[in-house]
Formats: sequence, C-alpha cells, structure tokens
Amino acid sequence: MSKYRVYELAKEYNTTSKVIIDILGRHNIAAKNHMSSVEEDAKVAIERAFARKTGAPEATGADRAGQEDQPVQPAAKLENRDTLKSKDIPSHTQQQNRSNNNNRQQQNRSNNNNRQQQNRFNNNNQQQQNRPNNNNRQQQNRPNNNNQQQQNRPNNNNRQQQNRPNNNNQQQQNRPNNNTQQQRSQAAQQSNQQRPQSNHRPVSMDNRSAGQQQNSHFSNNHRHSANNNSRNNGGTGHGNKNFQQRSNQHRQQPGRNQSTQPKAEMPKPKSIKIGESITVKELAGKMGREVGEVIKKLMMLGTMASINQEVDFDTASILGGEFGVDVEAIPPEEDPTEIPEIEDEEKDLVYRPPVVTVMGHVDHGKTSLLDSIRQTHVTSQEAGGITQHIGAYQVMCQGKKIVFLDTPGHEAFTAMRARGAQVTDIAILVVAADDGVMPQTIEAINHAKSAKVPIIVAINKIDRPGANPDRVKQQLAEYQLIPEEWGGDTIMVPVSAHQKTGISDLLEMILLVAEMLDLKANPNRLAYGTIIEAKLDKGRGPVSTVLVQKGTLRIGDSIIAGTAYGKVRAMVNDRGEKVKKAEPATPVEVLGLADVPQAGDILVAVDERTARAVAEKRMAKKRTEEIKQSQKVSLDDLFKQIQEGNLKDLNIVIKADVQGSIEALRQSLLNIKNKEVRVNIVHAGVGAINESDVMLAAASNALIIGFNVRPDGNARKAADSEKIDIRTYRVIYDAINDVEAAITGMLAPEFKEVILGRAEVRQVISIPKTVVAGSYVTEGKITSTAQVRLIRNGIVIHEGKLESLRRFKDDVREVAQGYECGITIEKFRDIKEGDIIEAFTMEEVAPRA
Ligand SMILES: Nc1nc2c(ncn2[C@@H]2O[C@H](COP(=O)(O)OP(=O)(O)OP(=O)(O)O)[C@@H](O)[C@H]2O)c(=O)[nH]1
Repeated sequence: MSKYRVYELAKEYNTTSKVIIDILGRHNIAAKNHMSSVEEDAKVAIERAFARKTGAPEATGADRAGQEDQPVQPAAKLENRDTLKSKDIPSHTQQQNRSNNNNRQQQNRSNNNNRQQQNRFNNNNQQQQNRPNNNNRQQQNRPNNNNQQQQNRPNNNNRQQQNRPNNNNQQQQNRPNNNTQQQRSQAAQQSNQQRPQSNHRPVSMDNRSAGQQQNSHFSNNHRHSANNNSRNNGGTGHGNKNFQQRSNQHRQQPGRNQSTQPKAEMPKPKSIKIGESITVKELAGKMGREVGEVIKKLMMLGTMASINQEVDFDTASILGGEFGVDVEAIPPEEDPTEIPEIEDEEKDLVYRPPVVTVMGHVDHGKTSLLDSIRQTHVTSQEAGGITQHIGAYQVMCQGKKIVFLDTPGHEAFTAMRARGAQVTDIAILVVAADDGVMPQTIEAINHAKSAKVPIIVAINKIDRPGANPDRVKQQLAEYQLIPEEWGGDTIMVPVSAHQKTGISDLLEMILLVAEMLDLKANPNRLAYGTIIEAKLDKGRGPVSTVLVQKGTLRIGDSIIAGTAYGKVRAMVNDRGEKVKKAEPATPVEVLGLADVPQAGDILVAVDERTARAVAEKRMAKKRTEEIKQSQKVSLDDLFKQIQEGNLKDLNIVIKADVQGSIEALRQSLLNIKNKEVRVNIVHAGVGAINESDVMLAAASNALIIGFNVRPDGNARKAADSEKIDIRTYRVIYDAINDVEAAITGMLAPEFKEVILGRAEVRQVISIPKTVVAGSYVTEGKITSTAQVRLIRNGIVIHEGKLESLRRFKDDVREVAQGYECGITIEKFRDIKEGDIIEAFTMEEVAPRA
C-alpha cells in the first residue's frame, strides 16, 4: 500500500502540513508532524476534504488553484485558512503557471475577491467601531489570527496577503504614484530586503484605518477598488480611477510584467538541502524568496522571527512546503569527537543476558538483596569462587545468565542515564514489606518509568513480624504498578534477603521479563560498552569496570572511553579471573586506559589512530567547554579583589587520588558560604596534577588543589611560569580550612613548603633491616635533613622523614642533580622502581597582615 508523507500531501494540495494534519485528525488518522507517513485512506480523506471544499468531485491541481479564490466558508475554517494561505503564497505551482493564475485571478477577482473584501471590510468597519468585539469575530473567522496580541498586526497581514496576487499586479501599475508611500511603509516594515511590492503595503493600523474608512462609503465593487487605491495611495481615495487603471492594466498584464520586472527573478529551486537549523535570511536565499516573504509566512504560522533568527529543520520544511519547495536534511556533519556507531544486522544478533539494577527506599534492603543473590547464585565451584567487587556481577539461573549492577539506588542509575548511557534492561524495585512505599520508592518508580525500563517489585523483609505485602501492593497500585493477580501487569515477588527466600523466584521472573524484551546483541564485532566504575589503582594505574553491551572486547583491542584511550592490557571478570575476551552483557575490569574515564562514559574498540585522535579532540573540546564555563578571576590579588568586591568567583581545579575524595572535596568546597565569593569548580579529575590542569587553571585563573596527588615535572614548570598556585593536601579538612581562610582574607600559613628536589628510584635493594632506593637525582637536590614524599604514578604513597642518604657507602649531607645516591626512608619499605622521591622542607613565613 502506498505511503504518503504529510508534507507531500500538503504540497500536492498546495496547503500546509498543519492543515493536512488537522483534516486527518478529523478523520481519526494520526499524523504527528509533517514527516509522519500516512496510508492511502489518509490521501482519500484529504482528497475528499478538498473536493468537498471546492465542490468538485475530484480536485485537480489546476482546479484547486482556481478554486482557492473561492470565498471563505465559515463552516470549513481550516480548509479556508489553507485556501487563504495557498492564495497568499506565490507557490511553486503558481510561479510556473503564473499567466494562467493571473488570468484566473482576474476572472475571479470581480466576483470572489469583492465578496471577500466585502466581508472583510464589514469586519474592519466593525473593528473600528468596536474593536474588542471585533477581535473575537476575527478569531472566529480567521483561525490564522493567533497573533492578535501584536496589535492585530498579523490580521492585517493576513488581509494584505489575501490580496497579494491582485495587489502585485496593481502595485506594479501604480508604482510611480506609490514611491512616497512605499518608502514610508518600508520604514514600518521590519526588513528592507522585502520586495518593493511587499513594502508598499502598509502594515500600520493608521493606514489600514484610512483605507477602511474610505472603503465603507463605497459599494462592494467600489470598496474593492477603493481598498486597493487606499493601499496604494496611502488611503487618499480616488478609488474609481484606480479601479479603471487596474482593469486596463490587467488586460495589458503579460507584456507589462515583462517590461516592468524590477529585477531578475531569483532562481526558485524545487528542493533545497539544509542542516539542523538555518537563519531566516539563508533559508530565503536558498528558496529564492525575499526575506520579507519568509518572515511573513512565519508570522502567519504564529512565529515572529527576525532576519538573522535561526529556524529549526521542522519549521524550515513547513515553510518550504508553503513555498512549494522540498526541504531535505543534510546529514549532520560528522562530529570529530564522536565515533560512528556500527549498525548491526538482524541476522547477526543473538540472545544476551539482561542487565538489572536494584532500586528502592533507603534501608529497604537493596544491598542485602544483592548480597543474597550473589551468595546464592554465583557458582562457587568455578575457579576462585570468591566474587570481586567490580561494580557488576553475573549470576546463573536455570542455566541462563543475569547481570546485576552492583551500585544500588536510582541516583547512580540516573547519573549514568544523564551521561547518555542506558545499560539497565530491568529495574528491581525493593520495597520493605513492613515499611511500604516511601519517598525514594516513588522516586525510583519515576526514574525507571522515565527511562522506560520495566519494573519488577521485590517485596522484601517478608520475614519481619509487621510485614504486610498486600498493603505494599495497594500502595504501589496508586503509582500504576498493579500486581498480576489483581489484573495488572507488574510482577511482584515476596522475598527475604535475610532468609534468602524467594530469590530464585525473583530471578526466574527476571528471565521471564528478559525473554519478553527479546534482548539481543551481535557478539562478532568490535566492542561497545559502558564504564560502570573507574578508579586509579595505586599499583595497576587506571582501572575501569566495563559492561560490554555489543561485540566482544579482547586483550590488545585499542579502546577509547570519554577522553581516555589505550589498549586492553588485561581483563578480570567478576570472580577475579583473568579473561581474554568479554562478550555482550559481561562486566569486566579493564586495564590499559591511559586515564581514568568517568562512570557512564561509552567505551568503544576502534583502531589505535582513531582512538588517539578522537580522545585528543574530546580533550580539547572538554577544555574549551570548561574554560567557557568558568568566569575569570585573578589569582594573584585574590584577597585584594575580594576586599574590593571585584572577585565574585574563586575558581578551583581539583585533582585527587580517587573519585571519592574528589566528591568529598567538591561538596565541602561548594558548601563554603561566603557573601562575596562563590566557589566554582572548574575541573575535577583523578590522577596527578599535569600540565593541562595548569593550563586550564591559567586560562580560567583557577587555584589547583591536589589531594594525595602531586604535580608532575611539567606541571610544576608550567605552574611556575604561569604563576599558578598549586596547593596539595593529605587531609581534606586542611584543604577546606585553607580555602575558607583564603576567601575571608585570613589565610596566613605559618609554614610554607619548599621543594628541594626530586630523585627517581632506579633500583630497589632490600637488606634485612631496610629497603634502599638506588636513585638518580633528576631535579634540584636531596638533602639528608629533608622531609620526603614517595610518589607513584603521581599519587603520594607516603610522606615522612629521610633516614639516610648515601653516595656509594658514605653518608652524605646532600646529593645534587645528575648524581646517583642511595636513599632510605624512615619506617617505610614499600619502594618500587620508577617511584619518585621528592625532598622538601617547611619554611616559616611571616603571617599575612
Ligand atoms: N528482617 C530482615 N531484615 C532485612 C532484610 N533485608 C535487609 N534487612 C535489613 O535492613 C537493613 C537495611 O538493609 P540494606 O540492605 O542495607 O538496605 P539498603 O536499601 O541497601 O540501604 P541503603 O544502602 O542505606 O539504601 C539492614 O539492617 C538489613 O539487615 C530482610 O529480608 N529481612
């Protein structure tokens, strides 16, 4: 059966998509927008509607064009509105058949237009006398007049535009007389780019009134001409003369049109291509129309837009339809920060296990339920047997796998969704049978519903004395979760996480729902997954838990997740086993990313070059966005600026060893209440303070706070040259205190840390009592009295006193850059090759005034 797009029908019937949608609506045929496809029956309905309107059994394009000059019938508002519009617009078809149309217009004018205008001027006269009532009348008669609040201007426009085809002719005839009026009107028009003939039409109420007043004294025919006359002459009268002129000129029209053509017609394409949005000016240019025409059409559609205003694709295609131009979408330019998704073919898809998230009110037993599922259904005979906490785990039920996300609660679920990652297939709503539906239960329901994730209710704690599952069901029914036994479609399973009862039933139900969801994925392609958790492990570097969703992730694959990229070095599953590949719906810990991605980032396996290039572009984009967001403040005279009231924001870059510390710091810093200054976290990330952090801080005049992390060499150099204040802490409380003091202008550190130098551990020698770090001084010097900190991958592992400093077998007081030495640290043995030993002293500084 043929399918038609709404806009195609609109074009065919020389009307707007809106009108088509309205007509279809009356025939109970659903069509959402101009792109909706409809069946043959819709076309028949439209055909009938137009045939009825025009009184012809079947309205052909040519008939319609002529018949659209028929008077407005109040009984068919929308169709009439359409008629008015089609007539207003010198449409594509009209352009082609201009001479035909003109003839028709001329023939019809004396009958139809006069009638139309008679009606109109009656209205107008009434409007003058009794404007408020008249507005109502206008509304009744003109569904198009939505913009009446704009001093009735759109009505005026509609009226003007109704007559446009006629006026065009007349405008050209009368042009010499019209110059003054034209210029005056031009000033009133919003765009100088409008056609002269458009410009000359008055938009002001004054002009219109003048014309109307004149017109009211004439007979119908005279009214008609007087109206045109008043328009052309600024309402000065002499209608009869003009009427005659016009009649003569109509006769001469074809020749005149050629000779008085003011400028070469712009090419009017049948179809144009645009992107997601386009300015009114560009759109008009592409369609070969005057900007004024387009703006007017927009006004008629109820949108006030200026020449440089952007319209979206939908609006542009509706407008295109109005002008008889097909508007096609240019596929969006490839975003260099995006990796195009691989489209899987149906035949390649195979069953995959469901991914489940547990939600519910605090203390209703989410964690206990997850624990008991894990304890009862993770096969202990498999190697290891002990489950690892990696953020997600698989259980077996009836020989089928189910994946549970380990972070209970809807907040994490929604945080991920906010990052564009939807990993959950089924939500388990835990409701304590003794407590019933609570605020967070409702939140969880709403979060699951908004993600369109099916809900299975686990009524927990049924072992409790006060347990009342029926009451829970009743309460849930209020939120449209009706249990199956009451005729609803929500599965509710009574469970006890403590006694481990009902767990198997719950899992069976999950499998049942999963079966209905028909979850499938293609395992034979490059991997696509979501980062569930990520951290910087002191020993292993960045570690990310990935839930593979499509394809298979293998050791050696080049991967990218957010701004981090790398190669899969090793993978560990939820039972702590090393694996070589991970198929769809498998959670694995992945080692090999160079940075710590964020939970919710999409991980994709791509070729190495793409991974690196895209990651770099994402990084640059992120920085630009971060800089854009931050407001500039000067760090140097922070206190002075606060005192002078110039400083409104204190920008801070946070770097820490783990995500948890970042969150704690961020929250505490944001909670610092001060009337004058607002703390603004420009960037926060896990890992050592690097050069790009310093550059960001420089660009946004931010202070860098490092918690348990240190700046690397390049970062320190950059910070020196950019004069960026890097403050590092090992106690969160100290960081908060310092910032608080800085904001209140009270920061008066008694001691300041002075870094003496750094040495790299090249060899570790274990002797019975201690561990000697065979090191090479890379910067500054190391002194025997200095304090030291041991840094591994930018993270401070230990801070303490230097125990001994030796060159060969001799104790020395200091070793300078470029020399080797042996260092031991007091009460510390965990030294590894590649570690950095930083020597520093604390110097007393004068308190700030
Ligand atoms: N009697 C009984 N107690 C339970 C059951 N399930 C959980 N509890 C208890 O309820 C309390 C809360 O359980 P959790 O599993 O921590 O609840 P939660 O929903 O994860 O809580 P939050 O993580 O704080 O949101 C604990 O004291 C559990 O021992 C159950 O089936 N029966």
